[in-house]
Amino acid sequence: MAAARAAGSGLVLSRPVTFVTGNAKKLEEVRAILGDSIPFRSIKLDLPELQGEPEDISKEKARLAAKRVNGPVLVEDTCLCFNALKGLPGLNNLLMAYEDKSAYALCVFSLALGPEIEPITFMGKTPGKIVPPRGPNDFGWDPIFQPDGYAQTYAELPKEEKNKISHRSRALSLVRSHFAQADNAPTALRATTTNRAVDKLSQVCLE
Ligand SMILES: O=c1nc[nH]c2c1ncn2[C@H]1C[C@H](O)[C@@H](COP(=O)(O)OP(=O)(O)OP(=O)(O)O)O1
Ligand SMILES: [Mg+2]
Repeated sequence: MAAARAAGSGLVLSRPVTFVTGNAKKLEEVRAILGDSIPFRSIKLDLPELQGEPEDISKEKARLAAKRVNGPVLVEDTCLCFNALKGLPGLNNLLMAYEDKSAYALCVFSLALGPEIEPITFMGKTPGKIVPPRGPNDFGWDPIFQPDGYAQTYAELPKEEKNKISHRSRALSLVRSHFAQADNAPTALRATTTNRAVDKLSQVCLE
C-alpha cells in the first residue's frame, strides 16, 4: 500500500491508521474534526468491553485492535463522569439525589502503531453539568450535558460549535500534534523512541 502522509506534518505511515469503532455518530465527529489532517479508514470490530481505569481500558482495546488489524490503529472511548460520584460514569437518575450536578465529558484515544508496539494515550476533558434533556436526541447523552460557559446542551449546539470545545476534539488535537511532532524515522523505530520518552505517561488536555 502507498505510504500516507498526514497533511502539514512530517509523519509518513506505511499504512493509514485504522479507526476502530462501532459508533457511527462518533465516526462522523472524528471525520469532521480531523478533516484530511490524518489519513484514516474506519472499521467496526467486535472487541470485548473491558473493565478498569479509562486509560488501561483504552490501551488494552488498542492492543487487541492492532492484533486484529495487524497494523496501526486508533481507538476511542468516551464517558460522562459525575463529580458527585467521584468521577464515576453513572446513571442520570442516580444523580437526582445529589445537589452537585457537575460533570465532565472524558474522551480517551489510544494509538497503537502495530501489534507489538505499546499504545500511546491521549485524553480530552470538557467540564459541564447535567441538566434535564434539551435538544435533538440522536447522540447518547448530548441532550443532558451542558458544557461550562454555554447556555446550550451539546445537543442544542450546532455541530461545529460542539466540535470546537468537545472532549473528542480536545483529545484529537493532542493526537494531531503527536503526529505533527513525529519525525521521519521509519514508523516502528520512531514509535519505539517516542514510547520510551513518553513511557507510561499519557497526555491530558483539560482546556
Ligand atoms: O460525544 C458524545 N456525546 C454523547 N454521547 C456520547 C458521546 N460519545 C459517546 N457517547 C455515548 C455513546 C455510548 O452510548 C456511550 C459510551 O461510548 P463508547 O463506549 O465510547 O462508544 P461505543 O461503544 O458506542 O463505540 P466504540 O465501538 O467506539 O467503543 O457514550
Ligand atoms: Mg465501546
